[in-house]
Amino acid sequence: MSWKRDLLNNSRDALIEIINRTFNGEAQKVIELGKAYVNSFRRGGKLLTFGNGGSAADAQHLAAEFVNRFRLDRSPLPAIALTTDTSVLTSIGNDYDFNDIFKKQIEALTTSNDIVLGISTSGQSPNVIHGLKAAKARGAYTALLAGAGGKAMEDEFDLVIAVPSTETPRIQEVHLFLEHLFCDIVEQMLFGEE
Ligand SMILES: O=C(CO)[C@@H](O)[C@H](O)[C@H](O)[C@H](O)COP(=O)(O)O
Ligand SMILES: [Zn+2]
Repeated sequence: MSWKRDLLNNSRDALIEIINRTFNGEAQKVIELGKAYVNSFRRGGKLLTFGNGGSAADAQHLAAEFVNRFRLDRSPLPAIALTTDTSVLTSIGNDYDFNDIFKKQIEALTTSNDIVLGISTSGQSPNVIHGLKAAKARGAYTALLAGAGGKAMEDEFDLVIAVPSTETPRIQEVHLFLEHLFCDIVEQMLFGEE
């Protein structure tokens, strides 16, 4: 029994500690991310977002919040998750390379008005990094939401938010918190009261 209680308590303590450390540093950058989306939207741009595994789910979750709604009843906002079209994903992975699954979609869809958000807990997944580099080459605003490993990418992209942890599940939990803050900021900036 005691290892189960320890697991719960240790996981809770670790999450609280990481959220607090994120808030004493990186979390403020989510405001920059919100402003970047609003700037992009006002120029006719859109959000393109992607990641692997749990972060693929995050990308889809974010796109749904934008396209449908978050808190407010408001007009739809443009956002696409590049993790959903199995024909596109399997054909690129099969004919070329799994590391190109986001890169080729970015090359097909991105304009310089867009904001492109890669999500990777390691901050190192080649398909995510290649996708972001392709977006940068097209002049889009590039952001990486990562764990501590993302720090190494700080010079590569416009914005890197690196949750200070190397533990994938805890990083993912903080990512979802930051993603929801991102939605709140965008909705308030575009549709909130003055
Ligand atoms: O959800 C989890 C673990 O919590 C996994 O599915 C996890 O997302 C996958 O292992 C990913 O491939 C990890 O990739 P990344 O976050 O390092 O880019
Ligand atoms: Zn997970």
